[in-house]
This record gives sequence, structure tokens and C-alpha cells, in this order.
Amino acid sequence: MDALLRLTTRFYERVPANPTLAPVFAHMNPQHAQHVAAFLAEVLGGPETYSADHGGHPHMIRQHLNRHLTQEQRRAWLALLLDTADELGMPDDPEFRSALVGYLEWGSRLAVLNSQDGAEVNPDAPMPKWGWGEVKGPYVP
Ligand code: HEM
Repeated sequence: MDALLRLTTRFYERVPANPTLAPVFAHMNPQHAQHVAAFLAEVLGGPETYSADHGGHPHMIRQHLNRHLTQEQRRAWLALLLDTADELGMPDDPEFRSALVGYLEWGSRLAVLNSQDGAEVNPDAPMPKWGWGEVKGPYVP
């Protein structure tokens, strides 16, 4: 959780200098970095705080409704997040990074889909759980 909070905090510090992302997050809730870190931690197998205290997956999906996010914004979001992970020297073992990229690629596409007209929220949607990379541990060739 601490590492993911460092990641999201630094990410949202960098957002205002990014011309594609700055307008998207111009009116962000001050707790946003904390909430996104809690969400990512739970998906990646950490504490289930987001489900317990912040409304779980349906609540997260609702935050994206009617925002009309674009693929350009999604790509900028993903690129800045991965760049920030490198900047902070987060673990770069293939297993962790493939799990991180895999979930972020999936989740950010879901965010775009759920931000378009007509998207509906399933109030019973479970929290997705992301495995630690397809190889499931250090890969020894
Ligand atoms: C894996 C992908 C994503 C995850 C896990 C995620 C997670 C979240 C969460 C947990 C919230 C609610 C924060 C809260 O409860 O206060 C949220 C809100 C939001 N998300 Fe996402 N998000 C993702 C992708 C994206 C993308 C790609 C964009 C735009 C490029 C985006 C834009 C926003 C915006 C604008 C809000 C509302 C911010 C606010 O007013 O506080 N999200 N997101």
C-alpha cells in the first residue's frame, strides 16, 4: 500500500504538467491518490480496504460515468503511470511489471468504456483480482 500510494501521489503531482491529462483531473477530489492506491492494492492482492471503506468496484466504475474519456487520454494516463513507476524505482522484475501493466491496460480500457453514453453499473460487480504475472513467480529459463 505504501509503495502504491507513493506511485499515485507522484503521478497526480505530475498530471498538471501533462497537457492531455491536466484538464481531465482539473477538479480532482483531494483524496483521489489515496483512493486509487487503495484500489490498486486490493486488485493486486493487498488489503481489501477499497471494498470495505470506499464502495468497491461499482463505486470506482461510477466515478468514470459520463466523463467521455478518450483513447488518447487513456494512453497518456497509462504512459505517465508507468513512467512514474520507473522514476520512483519501483521493483522492475518481469512478474510484478507484467501484472501491473496487465491490470492497468485492462482497467483503463474498462474506464473508457464505462465513461461513454449509455454505460451501466452492475452494483454486484466483484473486485477484479490480478495474478502476479502469467508465469506465477521468478522465471528461470
Ligand atoms: C486501471 C485503471 C483505473 C483505475 C483503477 C481507476 C481508479 C479510479 C478510482 C478508484 C476513482 C475514484 C476515486 C475516489 O473514490 O475518490 C477514479 C476516479 C476518476 N478516474 Fe479513474 N481509474 C482508472 C482509469 C482512469 C483513466 C484511464 C482515466 C482518464 C484518463 C481516469 C480518470 C478518472 C477521473 C477524472 C476520476 C474522478 C477524479 C475525481 O474527481 O476525484 N481513470 N478512478
